[in-house]
Amino acid sequence: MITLSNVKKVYQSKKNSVTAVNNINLEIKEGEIFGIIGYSGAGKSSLIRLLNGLETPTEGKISVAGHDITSINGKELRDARKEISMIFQHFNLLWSRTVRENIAFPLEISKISKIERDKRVLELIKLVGLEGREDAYPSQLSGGQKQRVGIARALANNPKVLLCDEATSALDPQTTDSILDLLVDINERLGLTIVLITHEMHVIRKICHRVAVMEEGRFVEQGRVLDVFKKPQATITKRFVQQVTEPEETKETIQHLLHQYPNGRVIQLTFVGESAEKPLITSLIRDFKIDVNILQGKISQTQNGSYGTLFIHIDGDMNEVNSAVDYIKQQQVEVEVIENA
Ligand SMILES: Nc1ncnc2c1ncn2[C@@H]1O[C@H](COP(=O)(O)OP(=O)(O)OP(=O)(O)O)[C@@H](O)[C@H]1O
Repeated sequence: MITLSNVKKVYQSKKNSVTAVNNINLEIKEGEIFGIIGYSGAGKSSLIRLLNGLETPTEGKISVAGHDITSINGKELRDARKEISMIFQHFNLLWSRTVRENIAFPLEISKISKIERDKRVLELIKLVGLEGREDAYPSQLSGGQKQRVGIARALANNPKVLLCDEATSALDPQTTDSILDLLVDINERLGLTIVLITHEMHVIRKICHRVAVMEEGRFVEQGRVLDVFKKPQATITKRFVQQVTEPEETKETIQHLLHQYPNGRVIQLTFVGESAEKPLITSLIRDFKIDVNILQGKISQTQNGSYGTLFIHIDGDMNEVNSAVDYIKQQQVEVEVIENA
């Protein structure tokens, strides 16, 4: 659905040049939700603007929904853009138009008849859950409702690709989750391909199938979300993964717990995919003569399966403790002994 080959974007000014996107290769399949994460200045906005032809690459080729974005212009590019829609952090709504009129706007531009327009607008209002708010103005809506209008408007012309530019960054956590749920719903119902850029790993964890991590214009890592969570390679990726798995205070808490449990072993278990659902702790207690205390843990859900960490304290005869650790290691669970007593 989307292919980028050796794409580079250099902004040239009289004084200097900035390479915002540097040799990016990417393939996104139809129906995928693909996330690009990076800190401010990594080049994410430049990359997403290249995807809908708002910027032209300095080098390389870009194909989106069967259109060679790099070689078309004029009417051909305008037609291609109907299939590549976008939603924004600050919604970009027309403030003097009602919800209904905002959603109808792209249909008017496409010269769709009034009867057809009204029918389509109704469908879209239902799809994004804005029934009853048709005649409200953007200023009368909450942030989440504004983004729902943005999404409905973006879907008006039945696009094949939806680009999301920090679409939830201006929203509170609960509203963020409801918008992310809506995007998954749309992806599943319409088979829409979604590309999103964000600086929040929570967004990636919750809805993306695959992710690319961007730093200084390059992709430093890409893969299935669960695989990236399991074994983040680059330092920046490890930092992003920690945003959602290990709260800042975890390490402090564990240090504190080590003092509280001077005997036995404190162990960090990392569960991925199916292993997260297995009743490991039950087996440990049942099959070994040991005491098991659960100290702290968190299991999160990604689109490819669950992921989590659990800190446990095992105490008892050291031979038995060691056998238990060996047993855990055979269970497709990553094991790290935090401290030997
Ligand atoms: N139109 C432009 N002209 C010159 N330099 C630009 C332009 N747009 C972006 N840049 C530069 O390109 C680099 C990447 O910026 P970009 O906005 O793509 O990153 P980003 O990851 O989206 O960050 P942010 O989330 O802060 O927008 C930055 O150094 C930025 O200053």
